[in-house]
Amino acid sequence: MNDTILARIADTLETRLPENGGDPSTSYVAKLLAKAPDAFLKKIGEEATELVMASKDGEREQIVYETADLWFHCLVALTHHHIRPEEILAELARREGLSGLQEKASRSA
Ligand SMILES: N=c1c2ncn([C@@H]3O[C@H](COP(=O)(O)OP(=O)(O)OP(=O)(O)O)[C@@H](O)[C@H]3O)c2ncn1[C@@H]1O[C@H](COP(=O)(O)O)[C@@H](O)[C@H]1O
Repeated sequence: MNDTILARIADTLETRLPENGGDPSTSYVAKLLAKAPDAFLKKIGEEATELVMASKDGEREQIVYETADLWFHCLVALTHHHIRPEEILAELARREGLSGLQEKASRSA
C-alpha cells in the first residue's frame, strides 16, 4: 500500500497513461500525457517561471501554491517516463548530509 501523498498521486497518474486507457476528455493528466512530452514540458516551464516570480515578490501563499503546481507537473513527467517518486526520494536520501560544496569539489578531483 502506497501511503505517502506523492505515491498516491503517482498511482492515480499511472491510470491516466494512454496505454492504461487514460481519457483526455475526462482527465487533465490524460490530456497532458496524450500530448507528451511537449504538453507537460510547457507546463513545467510555465510553473517554474511562476514560482520564480512568486519568490521574487516574497508572497508566501503564492510560493506554496506555485511549488505544488510545479511538483505536480514534475510528477506527470515522471509518470510519462515510468519513474516513481520513490526513486527521487531515494536520490535525495542518498545525498542527505553531503554538502553541495563538498560534492562539487569531488567532481573535479
Ligand atoms: N494535483 C493535481 C493538480 N495540480 C494542478 N492541477 C491542474 O493543473 C493545471 C495548472 O494549470 P494553470 O494553473 O496554468 O491553470 P490553467 O491556465 O487553467 O491551465 P492550462 O489550461 O493553461 O493548462 C490546472 O488545470 C489545475 O487544475 C492538477 N490536476 C490534477 N492533480 C492531481 O492529479 C489527479 C488526476 O487528475 P485528472 O487526471 O485531471 O483527473 C487529481 O486527482 C489530483 O490528485
